Amino acid sequence: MSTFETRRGALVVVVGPSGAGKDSVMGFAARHFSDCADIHFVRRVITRPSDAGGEVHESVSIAEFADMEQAGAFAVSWDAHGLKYGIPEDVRRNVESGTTAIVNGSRSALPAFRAAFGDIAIAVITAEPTVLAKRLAERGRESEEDVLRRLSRQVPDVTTGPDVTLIDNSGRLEIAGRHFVDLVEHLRMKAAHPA
Ligand SMILES: Nc1ncnc2c1ncn2[C@@H]1O[C@H](COP(=O)(O)OP(=O)(O)O)[C@@H](O)[C@H]1O
Ligand SMILES: O=P(O)(O)OC[C@H]1O[C@H](OP(=O)(O)OP(=O)(O)O)[C@H](O)[C@@H]1O
Repeated sequence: MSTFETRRGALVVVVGPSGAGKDSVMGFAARHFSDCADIHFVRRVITRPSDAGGEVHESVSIAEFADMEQAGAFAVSWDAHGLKYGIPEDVRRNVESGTTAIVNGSRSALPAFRAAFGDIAIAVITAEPTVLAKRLAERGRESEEDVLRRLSRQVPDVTTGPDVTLIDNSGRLEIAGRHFVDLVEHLRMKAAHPA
């Protein structure tokens, strides 16, 4: 490999039902990797108010989102829960130049992630159904009606496949968080030392 070539990094797409702890597990890992310049936690563009609580995102109006989409600002975008979500296009360049990027994705949008990024790693965060309902009620970001809609959302089963890692977050956050950190460290090493 010449001095001017860089190795491709990796894209880790975190998915799972509402309330499973995607943002919390990613937050745990972001604290763990806070000193690592080659690991990037992606800030999504969402048509959700910035003061809604939870995930830190770039909040835009529906019209702004449409303009950005039209201008090719997103590597991947999708609709869910009456909202629009976008992954900035520069994530693709960063992964191509060696970054390990971590995004909160969508089970339905996985084919679009594969089309945009090629090889990806999928982390499926899960939790027992009763735990999901309790956590969403306690999180308090959505109305009770919206929480029920989220819990009954029908999505493709993505829990198997060679690129899938299942992480159970029914217990303490530190357990699932550590599992996710180990996965990211493994992918980062693999990207740096391909077979
Ligand atoms: N292991 C855990 N134990 C207790 N509460 C948790 C755990 N993981 C997440 N939570 C809480 O559950 C709620 C939903 O978590 P969140 O990370 O927002 O899930 P998601 O992003 O998958 O919807 C939040 O209030 C969060 O603080
Ligand atoms: O196709 P699905 O896998 O069901 O995912 C649909 C959307 O739900 C989640 O959004 P959001 O973070 O707004 O909600 P959550 O925190 O309640 O999961 C997830 O990040 C996706 O954007």
